[in-house]
Amino acid sequence: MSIIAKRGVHFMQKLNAANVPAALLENGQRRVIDASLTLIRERAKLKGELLRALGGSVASASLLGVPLGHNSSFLQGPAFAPPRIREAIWCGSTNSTTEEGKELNDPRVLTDVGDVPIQELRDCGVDDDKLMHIISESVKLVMEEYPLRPLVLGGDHSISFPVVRAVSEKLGGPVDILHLDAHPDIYHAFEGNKYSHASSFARIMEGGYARRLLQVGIRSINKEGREQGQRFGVEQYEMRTFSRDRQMLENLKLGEGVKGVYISVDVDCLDPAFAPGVSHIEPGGLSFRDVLNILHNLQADVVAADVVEFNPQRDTVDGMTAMVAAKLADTLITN
Ligand SMILES: NC(=[NH2+])NCCC[C@H](N)C(=O)O
Ligand SMILES: [Mn+2]
Ligand SMILES: [Mn+2]
Repeated sequence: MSIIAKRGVHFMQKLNAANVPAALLENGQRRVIDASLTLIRERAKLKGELLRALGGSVASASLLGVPLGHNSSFLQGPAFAPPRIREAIWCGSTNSTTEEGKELNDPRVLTDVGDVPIQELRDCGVDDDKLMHIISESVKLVMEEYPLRPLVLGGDHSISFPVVRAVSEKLGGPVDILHLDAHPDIYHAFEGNKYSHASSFARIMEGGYARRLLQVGIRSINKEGREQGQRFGVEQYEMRTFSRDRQMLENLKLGEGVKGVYISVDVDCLDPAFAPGVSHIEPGGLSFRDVLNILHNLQADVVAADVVEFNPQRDTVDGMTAMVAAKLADTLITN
């Protein structure tokens, strides 16, 4: 658990012991939540105004960090990922032009509205129901500023539920989802937690926020994962048949007849040889080039995306997985 969160838990325990009036806490939390959303709103509004003044952009990725790790079933290091990913995106060792020729320094290609202050909100005793609502509202604030499209930096995979919910609600209907992961993350409530990072796609499918869900890279799945996949009609592509499925997966066309396509990339979809800085190491994964082939060749109107489960506390000393997460984020800029 993060230092701030630990302090928050102790703080709340002391408050409860002192019988502080509930109304005092609720009013204070409401002020902090409003202030948190105001900062996201004003940042998004400024970036949107600048892009509309510049002209020439119909879709522009905008980074939104969600430093949340407490819904992880094993390690909580993903809470520290967003600043490490930004550091790698702008690292002087790399090139600000992507291999597809996107110029990251052009605000019409990439902007940034900062982080949702997750740990600070938890320090004020804000519970997960409210926290997930704040994440959804933050995503909607970005989408309200045309031509911004959210490119969300996790955080553990639990954040994909409130993000996809927001995207679907804002667009007025379901999307198609391309989900790259070693895990299906579709347990009903993993370890009894409905917001678990291993249950986010159960919440998404229950909510009707996705028409199609294609899961690629799967190699850690059990009976419940398969049964839940069948229950929701999930198209699960496991690594054990990737050599057979590769041709189709590297030429996907998604989103016809729905509001758009959402891409969720769990960094552990990659083989640990390419991305050791994750909490759940599962050998036999995708190569980085496999992922680039799938994303570069995808025919879709990508309305939003996320990169999740990078754990800086497990990375190599030279920050290799931070750079992998950064390049994944760059590749998800599809405008
Ligand atoms: N988003 C993730 N990394 N999920 C990991 C889930 C791990 C869990 N033990 C499982 O059986 O699937
Ligand atoms: Mn995973
Ligand atoms: Mn996952």
